Order: sequence, then structure tokens, then C-alpha cells
Amino acid sequence: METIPKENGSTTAATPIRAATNPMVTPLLTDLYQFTMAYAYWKAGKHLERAVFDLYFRKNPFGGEYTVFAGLEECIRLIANFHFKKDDISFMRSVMPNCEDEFFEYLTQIDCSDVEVYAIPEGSVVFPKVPLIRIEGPVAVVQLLETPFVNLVNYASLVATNAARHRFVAGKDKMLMEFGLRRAQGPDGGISASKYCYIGGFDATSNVAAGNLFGIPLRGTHSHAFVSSYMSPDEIVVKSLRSHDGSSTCMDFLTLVRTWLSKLQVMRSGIPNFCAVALALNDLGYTASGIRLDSGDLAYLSTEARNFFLSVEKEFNKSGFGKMAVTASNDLNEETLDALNKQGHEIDAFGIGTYLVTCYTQAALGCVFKLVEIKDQPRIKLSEDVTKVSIPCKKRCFRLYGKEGYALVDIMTGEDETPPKVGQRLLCRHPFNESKRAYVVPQCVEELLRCYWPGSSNKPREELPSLNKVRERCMQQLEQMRSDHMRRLNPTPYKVSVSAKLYDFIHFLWLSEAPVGELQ
Ligand SMILES: Nc1ncnc2c1ncn2[C@@H]1O[C@H](COP(=O)(O)OP(=O)(O)OP(=O)(O)O)[C@@H](O)[C@H]1O
Ligand SMILES: O=P(O)(O)OC[C@H]1O[C@H](OP(=O)(O)OP(=O)(O)O)[C@H](O)[C@@H]1O
Ligand SMILES: O=C(O)c1cccnc1
Ligand SMILES: [Mg+2]
Repeated sequence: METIPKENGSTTAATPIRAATNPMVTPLLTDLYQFTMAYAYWKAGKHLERAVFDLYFRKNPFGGEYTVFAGLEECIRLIANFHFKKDDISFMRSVMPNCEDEFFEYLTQIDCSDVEVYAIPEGSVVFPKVPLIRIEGPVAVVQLLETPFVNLVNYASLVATNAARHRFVAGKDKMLMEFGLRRAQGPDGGISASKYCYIGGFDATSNVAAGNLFGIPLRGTHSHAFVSSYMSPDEIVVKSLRSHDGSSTCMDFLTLVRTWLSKLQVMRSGIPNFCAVALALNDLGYTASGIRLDSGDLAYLSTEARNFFLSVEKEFNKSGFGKMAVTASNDLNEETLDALNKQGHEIDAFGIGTYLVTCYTQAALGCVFKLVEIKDQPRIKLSEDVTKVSIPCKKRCFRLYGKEGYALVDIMTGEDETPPKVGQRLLCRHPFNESKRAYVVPQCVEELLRCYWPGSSNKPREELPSLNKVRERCMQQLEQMRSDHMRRLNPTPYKVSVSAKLYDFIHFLWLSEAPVGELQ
């Protein structure tokens, strides 16, 4: 078993890293051009050059000003098990018939034992331009990792953020259930949605496989088919029901239900029927769970249902009956949740599918993977579009907290710079806009990038936390955000900055790399 040194110097056995959740996540799950480049690096004798890549995104999704980072564990699982099988190599030979045998021998030997991965903990609230993951290693190997890493982070972070946004609108005390499996983009979309919506703050899923794989609480009601499958009460053949404590048996439960129904006022809905069954069950010591509304005006119907439950409680002295859980579903999204809140409603739990898991209002997060240094030489990607210019250098990243405990700004520095210190004023600069800068005296400094895969270095490796720990981190991080960054309408952008030294270097490199045009 692998042993790693702990920060305090002692060594403990590191928990072994499991295979990727989805068996389709293999070294072949990448774009052809990564192999083309790996071959070209190899051919040029460059393949072992040490390179540093940053994985980041450029813009927060859903018109918001924050993103929940997710997908890290699956990235680490991929690299922990990264090697080409014989069949993979044969396939690549058939795809690249003009490449030398030695190249395929090289591919056979590749693993990630010489790759270092630093990342922000999964479940953290993150912002544009700040590297979520920094990957360092032989350029050919890290190049092959680009597509799977971006793939594993993109949807995971997008859907976790979508879930967090739905939670924000619904409020803390509502039960949120992810109901999206049938509408998700295929099996992986469905499983991933269940996992990452849970991280983003959902309480449960209807997806049984996700419950089995990840231990996410399973919840569910029943569908229209079940109700409409009965054409008449005559179809109910087994009429007896044992009391909850087993002490007696009601021989004709249907008649008991009908007796209750005759006592309830008539309402043109299933509510009196439900109440009659619930009251009959109550007679036998059972507690009914509640109802689900799946059509019509959910604010109105939930309020009517609640009033009915309360009147039953009062009229028949059934303590607690008024608190019967009301679940709602049917094309819910942030807007409908917000509208329901504004109107007032009596819904306790929401089941949300299509809009949540398909991320209907934003198709992708747009993560990118950019080379920032090779052979100790910083690299920059230039673009006419300033938002696409990358931030060069192997960097360290910090989150600085202010007096009130809220996060104030993220700052990137060069690797060898003195890190920010509590109580010490430092200049934080916008990476590209000269006039945007601020002094900050941090009350707390959090280093964002931590070592999740030390490669051949002897750094201690962060353990991969359980899903519940990741979810807790997410909840706690969202709490620490100032409310103006979180609001849905015109939220304040969170500041992402670079140190004065890094700022000067970016602009020096930019000028030295940008060709000077000639006017004629
Ligand atoms: N009080 C409300 N305020 C705002 N939106 C609501 C309210 N009640 C329901 N909605 C939303 O209105 C839409 C109603 O859609 P639609 O008319 O297609 O459904 P329906 O006819 O009620 O039900 P079904 O799915 O059975 O056809 C859904 O997106 C639902 O979430
Ligand atoms: O509405 P969503 O947010 O996608 O949540 C999942 C939906 O799945 C079920 O609908 P069903 O498959 O029965 O289809 P229908 O409601 O369109 O008839 C359920 O009744 C919800 O309406
Ligand atoms: O349990 C439910 O009510 C449910 C589950 C998935 C989709 N729609 C409803
Ligand atoms: Mg529906």
C-alpha cells in the first residue's frame, strides 16, 4: 500500500484511489489532436519537457457571479489509473498508421507517476480565470489529459452550480429532489447530474443507481400511471390491512376509507381521496407521507391543499395532519421557484428534472486548459479578445477574507513570490485593466491550490473527501459569500486579481510576444 508523509512529518497509509466511476473514462477518452500533438512532441524529442497547464473557465454561468467547482475526484481517479491497455495501443496504431513503432512503445509506458496535480478543493465556490486545477508534467502526457479533464469538470461544475442556484431560490428549509434521470443527456448525464446536484445542495435523488453508487438519499412519490391503472375500487381484491403495531387487522380497509371520505367535504381534486386514505391509515397507526402536485397552479393548489389538511386536523382533532408534506413538480426552474415564492405557497418539497439536469439556460461552462509554462519559460495565449488572453506562469492562488469574514478577492501570484500575509497590506490588480486595483489588508488568507497528486515529488497528498464532506464544503462556502455576489438580478462581480509583480510580467510578456503590425 502507498504511504505518504503527513504535513506533521509522520506517515500514514493513503486511501487507495479507485477507478473512474464511469468505465468509459479511459486514456482514449480524448480528442484525436491530443495524440497528434503527443506524436509531434515525441518526434521532436520534446515529449519529456516539463510543462504546466491551467484548467479554468472564463465566465460564470447562468448570468451569475459564482460557480461551484466539481469533478475533481474523477480527474484524480483518471490519472491514478492512467495507462494504455494493449487493445488501446492496437487501436491507436490503426488510427495513426504512419507513426513509428517506438511511439507506440512510448505510449505503452506512459502513466501519471511524474505528473503533479494541484487543485482547489471540490465543492469550493470559484471564479473566472483562477486555475481550478494546475497540472504539471511531461508535455505529451499532460496534453493527453486536456480533453478528459475538461470533460470531467465542465458538466460537473455547471450542474452543481445550477443546483446551488435552485437551492438559493428555494430557501434552506425546502426539500429539493433531483428528478432528472429520464430527461438527462444519456446515462452518464443522469448519474453525474444526481451526484453533482447533491454536492450543489439538493437533498435527494430519484435515481436508484446514483443512490447505490454514491449513497445519495433516495426519494420518490408515484406517477399518474399508478392512479389511472385502477379503473374501479372493485379491482382492489386484497382489502385487509394489519395495524402498524401488528396488534390487529382491519379486514376491510376500503370500507374504512369510504367511511372517512363520506365525512370530508367535496373538493374537485384528489385531495379528499388522499385525506380519506390518510385518515384510515392513521386509524391503524400509520402516518401518511404527503401528496405530490404535478400540474396546474402550484401556488394555488398547494395553499388549497394545506387549508384542507388544516381543516381536517381541526375537525377531526388529528394533531399534525395540517403539516402533511406537499411536494410539487412539473417543469420547475429558478424562475418558477421565484414566482412561487413571490405569490406565497405551501410547498415543502420540490422535484426538479429537465431544467436542472439539462442546464437548460446554459449549455456548457466553457472550461479551458492552457499551457502557462514549459521548461520553466512562461507562456501566454494572445487573442484580440482580451477575455481570451491567458495568465502565464506557474502560479499560486489565494483567497483573501475581510473583516466581516466574507471573501474579498482572489489573487494569483508567481510561484516564487512571498505569499500574502494576514494583516499585511497588498496591492491586488485586475489582470488586464490597468486602472482597476485595490489595496487589501486580509484578515484571513486561504491558499486555494492544494496537492492532490504529488507525482514524483514528496509532497503530501490531500485525501479525497467523501461526497457528504464535499457537499458540506459547498454549503459552507456559499454561506461565506457576500449576498450581493449571490443575488439573481445584477449580482456584483467578485474580484479576481493578480499581484503587482505578476501584472507587470503578464504585460511584459504580452508586449514581447505580440507582433508589431506594419502600416503602409
Ligand atoms: N403559481 C405558479 N406560478 C408560476 N408558475 C407556475 C405556477 N404554478 C405552476 N407553474 C408552472 O407553470 C407551468 C405549467 O405548465 P403547463 O401548463 O404545461 O402544465 P399543466 O398543464 O399545468 O400540467 P401538465 O404537465 O399535466 O400538462 C409549469 O412550468 C409550472 O412549473
Ligand atoms: O418536470 P421536470 O422538472 O422535468 O421533472 C420531472 C418530471 O417527470 C415526471 O413527468 P412525466 O415524465 O410524467 O411527464 P409529464 O409531466 O410531461 O407528463 C414528473 O411528473 C415531473 O413532471
Ligand atoms: O418520484 C417521483 O415523483 C418522480 C420521479 C422522477 C420523475 N418524476 C417524478
Ligand atoms: Mg410533468
